[in-house]
Amino acid sequence: MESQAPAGGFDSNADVYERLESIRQSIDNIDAAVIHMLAERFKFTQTVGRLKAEYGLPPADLDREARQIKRLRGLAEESHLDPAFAEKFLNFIIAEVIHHHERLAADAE
Ligand SMILES: O=C(O)C(=O)C[C@]1(C(=O)O)C=C[C@@H](O)C=C1
Repeated sequence: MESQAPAGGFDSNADVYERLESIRQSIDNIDAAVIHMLAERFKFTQTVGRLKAEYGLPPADLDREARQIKRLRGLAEESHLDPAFAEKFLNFIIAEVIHHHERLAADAE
């Protein structure tokens, strides 16, 4: 890779790697937070899945999903995150949740 001197002056390779390492530590902290948040979310959705299985409710609730997507797209826009990405990410998580719900419903039969 070609090296480029920044506008403010010349940084040694060691400085650049130090900065990169520091930014990566923050990225690692955020990735850890995302995993912890997802684990908590799945704990709650498992509780929802058990409730749905017990009372014979359908695993998916498309009206609820439409409201969640609308809300998350709005939050993404406010945060300068691509709303299409936010929607894809939520759909990816919900698809996994629905698999879990279906398994719980099958076990309850
Ligand atoms: O709220 C529910 O009814 C859920 O089952 C949770 C959840 C979700 O993961 O947010 C998953 C599936 C539904 O289609 C809607 C939402």
